Amino acid sequence: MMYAWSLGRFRWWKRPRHWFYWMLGWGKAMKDRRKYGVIGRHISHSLSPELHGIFARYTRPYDYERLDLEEHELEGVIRNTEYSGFNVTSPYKRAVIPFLDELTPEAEALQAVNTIRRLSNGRLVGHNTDVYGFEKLAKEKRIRGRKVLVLGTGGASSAICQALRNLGAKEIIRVSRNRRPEPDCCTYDELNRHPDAQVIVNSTPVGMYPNNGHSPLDGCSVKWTDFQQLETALDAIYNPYRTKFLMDAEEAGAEVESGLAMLVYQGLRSAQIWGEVPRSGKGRRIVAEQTRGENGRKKEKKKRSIPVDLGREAMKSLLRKQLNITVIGMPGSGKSSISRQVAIRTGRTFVDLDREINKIYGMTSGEMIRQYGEDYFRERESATLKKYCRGNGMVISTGGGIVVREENWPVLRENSLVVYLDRPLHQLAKKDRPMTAALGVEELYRQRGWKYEKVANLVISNNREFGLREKEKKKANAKIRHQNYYMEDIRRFANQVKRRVAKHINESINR
Ligand SMILES: Nc1ncnc2c1ncn2[C@@H]1O[C@H](COP(=O)(O)OP(=O)(O)OP(=O)(O)O)[C@@H](O)[C@H]1O
Ligand SMILES: O=C(O)C1=C[C@@H](O)[C@@H](O)[C@H](O)C1
Ligand SMILES: [Mg+2]
Repeated sequence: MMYAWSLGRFRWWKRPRHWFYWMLGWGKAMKDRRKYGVIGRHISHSLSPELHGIFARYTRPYDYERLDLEEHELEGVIRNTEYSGFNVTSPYKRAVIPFLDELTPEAEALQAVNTIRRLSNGRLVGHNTDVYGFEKLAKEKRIRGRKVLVLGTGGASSAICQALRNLGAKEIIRVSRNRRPEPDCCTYDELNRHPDAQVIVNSTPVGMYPNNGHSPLDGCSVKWTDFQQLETALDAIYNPYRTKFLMDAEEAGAEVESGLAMLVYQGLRSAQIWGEVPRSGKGRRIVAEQTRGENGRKKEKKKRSIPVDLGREAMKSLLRKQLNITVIGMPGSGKSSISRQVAIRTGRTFVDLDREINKIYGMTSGEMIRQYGEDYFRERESATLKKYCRGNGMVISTGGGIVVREENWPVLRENSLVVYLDRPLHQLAKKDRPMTAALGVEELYRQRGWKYEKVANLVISNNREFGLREKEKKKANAKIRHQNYYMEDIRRFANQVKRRVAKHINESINR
């Protein structure tokens, strides 16, 4: 109604000239909107499109695509003038060089390009922003004067070694699968010669989505505990957020950091090179947002400045998007019902592992346990967990026994913020829960309680009774009202969970 009124006042049918200019402006805006892409092979793991989507929210809009290419397609895409620039990832950081007109001194020295800019005269310039990205990741870690092992000898490795030199590393040893002539290289079998390493960096793709759950040190004769002076382990992989490599290092007492910061800061520097994001310091662009005025009629312009550390803001946003929210807790503690509401409130996909098992194997968890025994069920439960937890940005409700097998713990944690829904034992739902029936709720908690606490990143108490309004119960239509209140309470609780999760993620980046 209001809309019709404002259009009526504008009398658009009497203003063809406005139409013409509006179309012209719209056309120009579309024409000016530049397009970029990330070039690589098998890059379903890449979060670059999401990352640049976040930058574009703060600056003027630009498009960004994932370009999964075969080697013979490289030249055609790079020469396509529709694209104003590219990011380049594995395995093409060296392969793109012959198609470029110029390299920056850094890219030339490393013989690796991860950013391409098309100048207005059509010339293609190759840059390397990975060095900057890794420097940002490792800046607050103790690198100066340390002995560092870098696993892998590919394109990412050379940028990482350069960054480590810039940060003052005392000695850098590169570790490769095959013997290499360079004196600063060794093979995985020769790692026992370097028990004094203080920092270990993974620059290989081993353990990257969708091949989660592997580490480049798997099957190696040397163990994490053999590195007696180990302080820090860093990974260039960011998907999953916590790789097996990092979780093993953490278990051995090292301080660890995922590759997310490297992705974000190399991407930020690329966007600055393309001119989409202003360089830090002076001249920050103020972004004008068109918003509807409070009365709904008047349009007003709200100004939003680009945050001082856009990289940090982007990391928070990306992590909120990337991580799954995986809910664990005792049988009947409300995992399924509450997780579903959290998924609705956060616009995420909801997965109930018990329901998925039911769909795949054609019987409920309870029926499977009763018919074939607990072990048979746990095998299938672990396989289903692995399948879903490697994805991104879902809400996953698990079965109460998911923590029983320790092999599930790293799977739960690798790409999820694990929330333990803690409900007092006397309030747990007990109907149709075979394990509760067999052992009794106290014994079950004695066996599992500490495991939930160990695996969880965040504990949230579900100790209220949803829907209970004592006064209302006395009234005639109490049942309907109770139902309404139940939904109201559960939605409110889901909102609380959503806020706690966002706060936890922000704090983990700010620390
Ligand atoms: N705070 C609460 N107040 C009232 N009822 C609740 C509350 N939390 C959960 N419930 C109820 O408890 C019952 C069990 O919940 P749900 O099935 O979501 O648990 P679960 O943890 O997924 O169980 P399982 O481990 O068997 O999958 C549901 O009927 C749910 O509505
Ligand atoms: O995963 C990605 O999208 C990327 C990873 C790194 O190789 C970066 O160097 C590249 O620019 C983008
Ligand atoms: Mg459930």
